[in-house]
Amino acid sequence: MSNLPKEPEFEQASNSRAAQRFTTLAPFLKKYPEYKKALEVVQIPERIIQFRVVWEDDNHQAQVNRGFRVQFNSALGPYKGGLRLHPTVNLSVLKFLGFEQVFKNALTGIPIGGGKGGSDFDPKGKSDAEVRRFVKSFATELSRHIGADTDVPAGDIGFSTREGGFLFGQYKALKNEWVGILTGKALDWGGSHVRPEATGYGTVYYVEHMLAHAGHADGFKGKRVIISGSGQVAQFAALKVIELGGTVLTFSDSKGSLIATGEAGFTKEEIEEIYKIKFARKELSTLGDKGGKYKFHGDSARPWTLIDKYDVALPCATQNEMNAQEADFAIKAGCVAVAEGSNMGCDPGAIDAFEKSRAEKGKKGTWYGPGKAANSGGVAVSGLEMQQNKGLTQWTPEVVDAKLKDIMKSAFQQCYDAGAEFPLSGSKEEIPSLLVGANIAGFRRVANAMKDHGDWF
Ligand SMILES: NC(=O)C1=CN([C@@H]2O[C@H](COP(=O)(O)OP(=O)(O)OC[C@H]3O[C@@H](n4cnc5c(N)ncnc54)[C@H](O)[C@@H]3O)[C@@H](O)[C@H]2O)C=CC1
Ligand SMILES: O=C(O)CCC(=O)C(=O)O
Repeated sequence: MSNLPKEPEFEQASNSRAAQRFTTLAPFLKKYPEYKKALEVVQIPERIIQFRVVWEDDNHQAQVNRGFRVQFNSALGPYKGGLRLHPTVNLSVLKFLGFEQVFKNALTGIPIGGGKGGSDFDPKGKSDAEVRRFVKSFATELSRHIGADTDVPAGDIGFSTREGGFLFGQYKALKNEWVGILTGKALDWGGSHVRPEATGYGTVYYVEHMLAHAGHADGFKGKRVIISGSGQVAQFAALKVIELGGTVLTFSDSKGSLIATGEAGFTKEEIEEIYKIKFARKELSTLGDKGGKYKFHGDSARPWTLIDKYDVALPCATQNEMNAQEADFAIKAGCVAVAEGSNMGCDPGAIDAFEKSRAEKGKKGTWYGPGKAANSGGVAVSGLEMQQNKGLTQWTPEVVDAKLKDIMKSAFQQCYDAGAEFPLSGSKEEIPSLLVGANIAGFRRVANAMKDHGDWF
């Protein structure tokens, strides 16, 4: 019996207590039982920093929030992972995100460890000045714990280049040094080309490999694609889908889903409008229905069951945004591939439904691409940004995009190959599960480095 407080999101990600879900690493641990000790050790973060953030609102009143940084694992390199600003942020959420980040970062092949941080501060409805004052106060404490070779944060929900600028400026003022302590910086002050695009683009590149293995050599051409979310990841995934010949039929936010009523789907220009709305911290519904071209489904409706026939589903908003019923609907709608742009976008019931469909129907089942591999393009380009900062250089967009494509290909191949070593139980064909593969490939690399460092024996 554990004496720890309940941490539902972290328990879901680590499977530490939900023994019945402890399935993905089980065949690997059966073959290599010595790694059981590594699994026990790796589940405990190396360090958790928790702090108070006091800031002044526009009415000159003091406001207070909680700030966090979970420095989960530094076996492969400095802690690396985003900062989330959202009222739902708590230690369980950040531990789950940090845990996933450790293995995701391992799959990129770049020497970076894993961490995550943020605050329960809600940027919605705040003025620019309030956000600036909050971030500067947050950065004042965080600056003691980060550094270019120690811990390098980036953005996540509610934290973009704009917020990063305030954090970077405060760090620079306090430490009197200009170093790469943050990624996702603007191009003029040390950022990398393709970093804002990288998570969305990378997810789509990953899905191209899934589609090719599922027998769709034409990739996204003519594919109907459902996307949730309307932030950075969703927008750039959508733009890449359109560029590759697919049609984007939906976006969403916490208030509901916006559906394109015609066959043409959203255009690039309309995605630009969505960018402006979200940058102004407004809701998606303010886009309007464009004379009947769109229909907004309110009451927090999610997009997965609002369209009868589609080929690809990309959860790009937040965790647990697709459940078993929605997954069954997607399978019946003919969905070939589901890939998580968001972290832990599918809940355990949804994953079971997809994996079962693969085990039963083989190649023709619905392929599931786990976030720790499918959305690893963002942190991968962050790693490339760190490399550019160290070399005082900036590569062209073409160079960065080519590297991103290679990294996503390698991430897919690692998942496929490790999955093939331990095929889905009950499958007629030898079907590699990308989830099993991602977990094994990421875990093995981190565990081996930890063993070298004497962290387990
Ligand atoms: N930004 C990055 O480079 C990376 C982000 N991710 C993940 O992608 C997801 C989206 O992140 P970003 O696009 O960067 O953030 P963002 O802040 O730009 O966008 C988040 C979107 O999710 C929506 N959203 C938030 N809570 C929601 C809810 N409960 N229901 C429906 N929609 C909701 C928001 O309205 C917004 O459209 C997150 O899960 C994040 O952890 C993963 C890898 C890297
Ligand atoms: O770019 C980074 O460092 C982190 C991106 C991130 O937060 C994620 O992969 O979930």
